[in-house]
Amino acid sequence: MIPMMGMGGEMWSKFGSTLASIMFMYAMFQQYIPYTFRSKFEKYVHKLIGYVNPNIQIRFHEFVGERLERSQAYTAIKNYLSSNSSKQAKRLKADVGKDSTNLVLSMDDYEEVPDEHEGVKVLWAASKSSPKTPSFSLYPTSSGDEKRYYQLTFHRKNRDVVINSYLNHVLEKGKAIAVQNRQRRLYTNSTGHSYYSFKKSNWSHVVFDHPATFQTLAMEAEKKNEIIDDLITFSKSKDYYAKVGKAWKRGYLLYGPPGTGKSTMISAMANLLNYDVYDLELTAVKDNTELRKLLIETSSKSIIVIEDIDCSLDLTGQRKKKTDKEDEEETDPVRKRAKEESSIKESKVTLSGLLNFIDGIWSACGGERIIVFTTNHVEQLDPALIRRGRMDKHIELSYCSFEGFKVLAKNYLDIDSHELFEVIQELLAETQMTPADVAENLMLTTFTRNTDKCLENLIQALKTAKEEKKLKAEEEAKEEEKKRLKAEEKVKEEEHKSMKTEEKVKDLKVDEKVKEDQTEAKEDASTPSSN
Ligand SMILES: Nc1ncnc2c1ncn2[C@@H]1O[C@H](COP(=O)(O)OP(=O)(O)OP(=O)(O)O)[C@@H](O)[C@H]1O
Repeated sequence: MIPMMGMGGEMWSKFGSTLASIMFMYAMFQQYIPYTFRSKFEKYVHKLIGYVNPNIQIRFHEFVGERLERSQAYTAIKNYLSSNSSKQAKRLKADVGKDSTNLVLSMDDYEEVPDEHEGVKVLWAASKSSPKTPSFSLYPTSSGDEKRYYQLTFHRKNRDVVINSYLNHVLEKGKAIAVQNRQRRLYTNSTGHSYYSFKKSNWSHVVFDHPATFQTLAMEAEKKNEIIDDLITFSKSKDYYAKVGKAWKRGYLLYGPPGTGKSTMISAMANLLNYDVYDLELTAVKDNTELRKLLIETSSKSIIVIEDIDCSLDLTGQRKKKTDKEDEEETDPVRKRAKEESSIKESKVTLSGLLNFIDGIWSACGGERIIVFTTNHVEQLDPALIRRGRMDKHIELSYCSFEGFKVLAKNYLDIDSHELFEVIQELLAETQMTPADVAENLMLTTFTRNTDKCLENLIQALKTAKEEKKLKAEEEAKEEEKKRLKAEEKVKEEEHKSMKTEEKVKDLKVDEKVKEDQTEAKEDASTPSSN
């Protein structure tokens, strides 16, 4: 044991002294050899290694260009590697996701993670380089001088696969993860307008955090699935749009009475596709140029919404004011003032400006976009505005069906069936109640603490609505009857009038005939007989 230990000790001491000599020589080399010579030496050593090393390395630096902007490739790689890193790397860095509270994990400096693509194995390493000319400072050097990069190593025989396929795969996946991780935004165009003039309209945003999904949307399953399919197909059709030479955008027209879920559907769309929402208030846009500017500022993967399009524009291109009567009825002084103010502003956004907004050349810039118009009065819209090709899909949102009700019952009361469902089904078929009103009755409140009470309330509301509908129908029938009688009277009057006129004409004709006969008789009497 002792000689063995002695041998081991001797070996270790030799190894230690060799290591110390190498380190000493390297320190001397760093300290006394001039930088230019050192860098040349390093270059040749690298070249030499290159001849014998079968591997290829690619570096992706964190900051690139003269202005040292953050490299998009670096960020995409970081995102791509985050899931691999969290499973395989031993040392991780945690970062707060952009604009959000979630943590993004990435591998720490000098960590390595392997990856595989189409059977090709690669190795990623996170590294950093210090400045080449050491700066002497009394203070600790700031980490800002260090340049971080990812280094990809792979065998030279796999060059084609890595360069032509793997890198694209990494960048696309990384970008998709970034979209997934980002906090979505709801933009609105607000103006800092003064009393007499418009100022520039700019986008401002808040975090978009609406919980609506297609699952919670009260609508027939078939219709819902059709819309979901349409949206997903659109979002995956980059290559198709490029192939047919069309801008990657799609227009949706949502129409139906108030409270049928048009706004809710927009939120569900945004949540499904993970898009931002731009809520465009046309009445706050000064003119067509500003409209264009706002559009250019929107990002890709976004839904641009113009709600109540019929109230924003009329066919001559002028913004519509609500009726004067509505203005008169406004009693709230603040809102009245706001309305007066808006009527001072001259509208200059025109229908053609809006059409350009939808299909102008610049509307194709910057990736996929969905444009949504909503209206309560589809029949009032200019056909040019909503023709297919501009508004590709027209979706009617209507009164609550039984299928829609079942979705709401599941959402609000967490039930799939109940003995009162049958009555509700019958009543829904006989009435026109919006999903908003149905939902209102299904809300658990301090007054309606349990499921039975909620459903009973809904039945009561439906019965009232049915009664109102009946009364309305009766009134309408009466009104119709009145109109019919009036029309009949008018016809009779007309007939009477025309009969009288005919009689008069007849009398006149008779008079004329009598006169003619009398004149003839006179003439006959005055003419001497030839005999
Ligand atoms: N189809 C629906 N599915 C689920 N909830 C709905 C539906 N329709 C309406 N609601 C409920 O009613 C509320 C109002 O609906 P929403 O604002 O989406 O209607 P709208 O059609 O956009 O109305 P408006 O034309 O007045 O803007 C929503 O917050 C939601 O709770």
